[in-house]
Amino acid sequence: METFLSQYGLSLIENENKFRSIVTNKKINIGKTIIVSHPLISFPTLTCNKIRCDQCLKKKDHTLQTCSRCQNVYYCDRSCQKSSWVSHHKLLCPLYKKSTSTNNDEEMLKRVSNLIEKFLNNNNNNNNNNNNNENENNNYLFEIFLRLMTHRTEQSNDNLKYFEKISNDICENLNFNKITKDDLIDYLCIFYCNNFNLHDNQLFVYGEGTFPIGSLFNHSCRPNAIVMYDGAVQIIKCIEVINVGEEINISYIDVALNRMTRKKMLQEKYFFECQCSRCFSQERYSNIFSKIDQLIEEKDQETTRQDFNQTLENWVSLEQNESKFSKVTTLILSNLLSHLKNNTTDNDYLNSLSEIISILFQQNYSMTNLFYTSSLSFTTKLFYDKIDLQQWYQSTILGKYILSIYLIIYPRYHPMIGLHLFTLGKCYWNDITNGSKSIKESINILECAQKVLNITHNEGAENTDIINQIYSHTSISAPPLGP
Ligand SMILES: C[S@@+](CC[C@H](N)C(=O)[O-])C[C@H]1O[C@@H](n2cnc3c(N)ncnc32)[C@H](O)[C@@H]1O
Repeated sequence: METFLSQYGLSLIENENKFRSIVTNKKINIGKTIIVSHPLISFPTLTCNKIRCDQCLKKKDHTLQTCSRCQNVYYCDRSCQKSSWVSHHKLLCPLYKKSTSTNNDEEMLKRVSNLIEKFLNNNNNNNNNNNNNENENNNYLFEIFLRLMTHRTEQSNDNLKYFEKISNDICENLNFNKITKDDLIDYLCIFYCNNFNLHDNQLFVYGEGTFPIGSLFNHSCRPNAIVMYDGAVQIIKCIEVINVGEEINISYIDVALNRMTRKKMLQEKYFFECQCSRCFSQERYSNIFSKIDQLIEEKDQETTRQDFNQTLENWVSLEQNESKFSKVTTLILSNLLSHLKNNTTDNDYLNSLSEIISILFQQNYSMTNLFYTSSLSFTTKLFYDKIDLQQWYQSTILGKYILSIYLIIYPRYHPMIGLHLFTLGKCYWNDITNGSKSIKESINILECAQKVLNITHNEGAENTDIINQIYSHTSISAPPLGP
């Protein structure tokens, strides 16, 4: 494993609070791929299993072919079918003939346990027969998997009962020599706090996977890295400069959530109290990230939510420029948007962000509901309603407000920002009522989208496709941008 990680300039070090951490041995610049890794097992979700290959998880233009024996698993070509057969399908095919599994945990366990049984058997044989290079190449994945955190003693009784039931069912259907029912429960505990949902370039989930390498990365609510996918391949990318010796962090949950919700989710699913730079400070709200949390913390009830919804709808329909929405949007975008396009340093960006946060506090915006998660959800729904109704001008107003909130909550090179910019740029382009003004805005926004997506989406065929769309005329009839 050390050899694999060192190829990427990474080390795994012990960490008192987190068990282990991944740190970098070399400076990593924004947009660079940190590591590319394959899953032990991954498969498409039920809704995608006929449009994504069960083995490589890629979407194909042609119809997928089903396994001629069980008729229940779909592949893009012979080579994927063969790999799946060798890996696990040979053993599981008779089971799929009876019925396919609708339970992801059960499905993952069947596949992973079969592979581990083979790995343990091979290890035994290798010890007797000395070498087997092909197996050794993948052995590190199994070795890492078997050392991942289970948090078994912290799992709820309900979880443990559920894991026991699945393990019993599997033991009835599959025979193991090397692994026990107790091991199966451990594997389910590992899945619970280590597995990943695979998502497409629009962040829609299409599969689940066990990625032992990806599972070594710890969480931060202000991450310096993001996780992207190309089919079944996981790509971890740098979104903030990471210096030698610094830890690389991804986020396990949506960082737009408020502090209380993040805390609850991380505790319930991953069994830890987050002590990242955003959650943990000696004095609460003493640093810029914890101040952001103060802005988004929901302090009041249903009545203010209704009040927010009503004033937002009025603002959009009446175009009140003096409204607090307009003021906040203008303040944030006029100071932060240029940082997306220009190659300013992370420090320059954070300084500007810090100044904006101070102004928002001075002007008492911390006492309003403008930044609440519930307000953002409502605004996003209204934004997409306006798009559906082709009310482009109103969609641009709402889209700009959402962008300003995103720039406060997310790191500047986060996929949510790139994707939102792309949608907003298209709204401007479609807003012909505002003539050349909106075309100019559209080009400015699309250039920002291009910059962000080039950082977040520049690897993997499906991902680069979205960047190419910005250049093409296909979806927005826009002129090509940039060189
Ligand atoms: C996917 S694993 C990450 C790798 C893990 N540290 C290891 O050594 O195997 C997730 C677990 O790591 C720990 N962890 C991850 N991020 C953490 C953080 N920010 N603070 C404390 N513990 C963390 C928690 O125990 C969590 O359940």
